[in-house]
Amino acid sequence: MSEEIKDNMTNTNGADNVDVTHTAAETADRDVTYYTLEEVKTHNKRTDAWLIIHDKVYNITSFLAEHPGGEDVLMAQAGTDATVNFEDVGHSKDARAMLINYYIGELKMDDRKDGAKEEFITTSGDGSSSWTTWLIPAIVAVVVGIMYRYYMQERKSP
Ligand code: HEM
Repeated sequence: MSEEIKDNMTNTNGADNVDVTHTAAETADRDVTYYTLEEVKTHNKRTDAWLIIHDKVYNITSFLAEHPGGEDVLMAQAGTDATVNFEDVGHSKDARAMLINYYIGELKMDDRKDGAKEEFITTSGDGSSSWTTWLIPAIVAVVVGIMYRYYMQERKSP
């Protein structure tokens, strides 16, 4: 079964660049439940249908009959990661805003695609490993060294 982890959603920052508006703000006070891909896969029936969009898990059972695009297209995605298909349709802002109604939790970090994991790691770090942190001081050191040598040569020459 899924495990419950209490936190304030900071660990979802990696996905915040996508246009799914309920990510941090509206879900901040909720206790976050993490689901494995294996568990989501088992919810693939008309009476019990879940899907994943941008690493978030939705229980769409009650929405199947209401979906303007039809029940069958949704059922074809039940139990899977529907991110690509959801985006391919070019859903409106209104459609995206509806997602919050069916949100039940997050896909476990281990089951996310590599890109999302990497982004999570990068954005949650403090950036101290960035190459700019050592390259700029190194360039300054080289320039100062050259200027010092030039200055000493000038002093020695008659
Ligand atoms: C919970 C998730 C979803 C919600 C809330 C949702 C909502 C909507 C809404 C409101 C529309 C009307 C058009 C719009 O406003 O964009 C729509 C259309 C549509 N949706 Fe979804 N949708 C969801 C998931 C999906 C998925 C996973 C697919 C998979 C392919 C899909 C396929 C379609 C199609 C084909 C249309 C018709 C587009 C058209 O007629 O131009 N939807 N959906």
